Amino acid sequence: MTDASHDMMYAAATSAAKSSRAASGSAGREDYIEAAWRRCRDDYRLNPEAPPAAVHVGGAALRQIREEHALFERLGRVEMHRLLGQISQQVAQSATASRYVLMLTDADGTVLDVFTDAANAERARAANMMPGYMWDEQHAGVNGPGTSLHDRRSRVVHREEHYFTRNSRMTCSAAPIWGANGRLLGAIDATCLDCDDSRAAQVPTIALVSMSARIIEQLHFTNSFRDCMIMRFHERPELVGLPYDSLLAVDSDGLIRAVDNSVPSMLGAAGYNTLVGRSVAEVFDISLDRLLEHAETQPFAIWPIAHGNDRHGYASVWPAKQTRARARAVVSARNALVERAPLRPPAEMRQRKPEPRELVALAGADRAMAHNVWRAERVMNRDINILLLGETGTGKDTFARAIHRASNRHAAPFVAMSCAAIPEQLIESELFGYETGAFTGARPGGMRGKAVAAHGGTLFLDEIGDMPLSIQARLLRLLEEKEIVPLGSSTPTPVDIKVISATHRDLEAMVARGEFRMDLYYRLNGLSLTMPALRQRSDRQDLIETLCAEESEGASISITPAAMQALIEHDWPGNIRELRNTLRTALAFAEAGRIEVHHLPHMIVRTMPAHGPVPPQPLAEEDPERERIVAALERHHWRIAATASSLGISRNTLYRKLHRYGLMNEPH
Ligand SMILES: Nc1ncnc2c1ncn2[C@@H]1O[C@H](COP(=O)(O)OP(=O)(O)OP(=O)(O)O)[C@@H](O)[C@H]1O
Repeated sequence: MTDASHDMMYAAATSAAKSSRAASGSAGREDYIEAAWRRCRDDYRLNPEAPPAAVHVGGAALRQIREEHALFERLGRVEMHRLLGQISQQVAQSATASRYVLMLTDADGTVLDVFTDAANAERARAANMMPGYMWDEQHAGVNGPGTSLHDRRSRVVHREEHYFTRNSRMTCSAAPIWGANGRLLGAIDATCLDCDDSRAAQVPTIALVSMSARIIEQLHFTNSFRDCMIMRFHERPELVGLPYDSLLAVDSDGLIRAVDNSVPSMLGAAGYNTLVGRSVAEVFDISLDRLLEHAETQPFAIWPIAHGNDRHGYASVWPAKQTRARARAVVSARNALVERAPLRPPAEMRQRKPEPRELVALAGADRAMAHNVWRAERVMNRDINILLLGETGTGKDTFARAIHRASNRHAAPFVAMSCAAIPEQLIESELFGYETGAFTGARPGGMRGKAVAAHGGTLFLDEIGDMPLSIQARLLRLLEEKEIVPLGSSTPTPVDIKVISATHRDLEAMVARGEFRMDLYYRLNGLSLTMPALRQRSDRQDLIETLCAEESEGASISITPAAMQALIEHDWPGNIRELRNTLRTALAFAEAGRIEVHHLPHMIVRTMPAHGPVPPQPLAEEDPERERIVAALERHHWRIAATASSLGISRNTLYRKLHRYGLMNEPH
């Protein structure tokens, strides 16, 4: 969203909030606080002076809840970054600016994510503003997110209006967030810890929070129905495409699959059920063919449309990924390109079969990797871009190549480009190509860019976080319109590519700092997969053995238990790449096909427990390995298989260690 449109929405939201306050007066505002207090006292039997202990849902449940809300949380986090910046600007003159903590909760009031400055983190933790804590009224009394979720409305809860005295220095501004077809997703809340300002001073904050809620709703909707056309509608043309319009997802048969929260009132419909499942032609005065034509030829253009009893408004339509129109466009684009340039891959490549097993093999026996493979397989043959995240050396490049080889694009080229390795001024010409004479020093005859070279196949943009801002808009156009305009040319060339990008950087934080375009981030991030660091993989021993076999090129090699333990316990900042290099070097020194501790680099041996890997005597209680094992046992409820796997050791090794550390008789 541009700054100008944001300012416009902000002004409208502020004036709406002010006029509703003027209309209801302070008595209206107190009504909802009064009602909430009554609920806490009479229904939930809470005592303001003696609050019950704060409730946390527990690690396993939190993980599951977060998994279920992954898209919501991801979108919420980006918006919270932006919102905190907005609030800071808004209240910059006031000392309270630096005291805000933002929370995203699910519909039950469970905190999914918290965002604040480092200076507030400790206080937020002390106030239980942490993922997993429950802020619904029943557990936390009257409070911003809890009361907002109960009332299904934006709510301010100012200082002593909180039910529990421990919260009486806070001021919360919270708004509910709605998903498709009337499903409540959760709430977003901005809490000022230690608020000195008046209640009236919260008007700008609640306006900003409500707007953020709406932005998350719209992003969630468009991300959830990528296989549908998204129709945007408002009675006023200047508001189509901004967070005030209403969204409908229309499938390729013209049926309304979903509507957002504002649609029923905007269309004067009785409810979601009266719209969902109906043909778009019954609700609006437009045929499916005409809608498809708009999507194909004029996406984003705004045109007048009639609905219901001669009511009028304005609409625009975003194309779906898989509409028939889109499919036609891609096929004709591909044909046009094939005619223009000899881009067909060599015959032997076309005959090659996809290699799904290679992708599966990368998971080894690690659950997180297996989940990555499972998710990648689900999207690899769809028009969904994939973003690979992870530390250096975790295998992003390897994974991208394996996806390509397993996909139905395997016969066409896989073209990789590292945005970090190419000087900034050359990235544009490398990617988009250029015509003869496009710039001084350009090759006669021009150059075909990487995007065209990848036609029909996969373009891998490594280190995408290093893509200069100045080129990001052109890349976005390539992704949206599937065509490129080489430098020095005015003729667009259609391309059919799947884009996989990768980075070790925190792209969301870069978006928040304005260093990476948000729209491009969402385009690239159709599905994001995080490669686990080597130290997090539960199959370290297997991986070590596999890499050792690969590096020894079939020769029979063994690793002594002490050397294996050192390899398993090292924390591998360079991940699989560092491990591979270490094994390669160790193999060069190994005698009689045995890798021993003294063949390993000093750094790795130094990180081994001082007592050595297999000490003969029971060890002291404070031994760090013992503590690590106890912590893992507790985390896995003393389940031996799960604990052993989380530590990257076999069950037998774990039993030996339990025995050695005198842990065999611990209570279950
Ligand atoms: N799952 C895996 N199993 C075995 N070896 C792997 C696996 N993934 C990666 N490797 C090996 O690890 C090394 C580093 O992999 P890769 O270059 O793909 O990492 P990367 O995350 O792209 O690194 P960078 O971020 O530095 O570009 C390579 O030698 C690769 O063969």
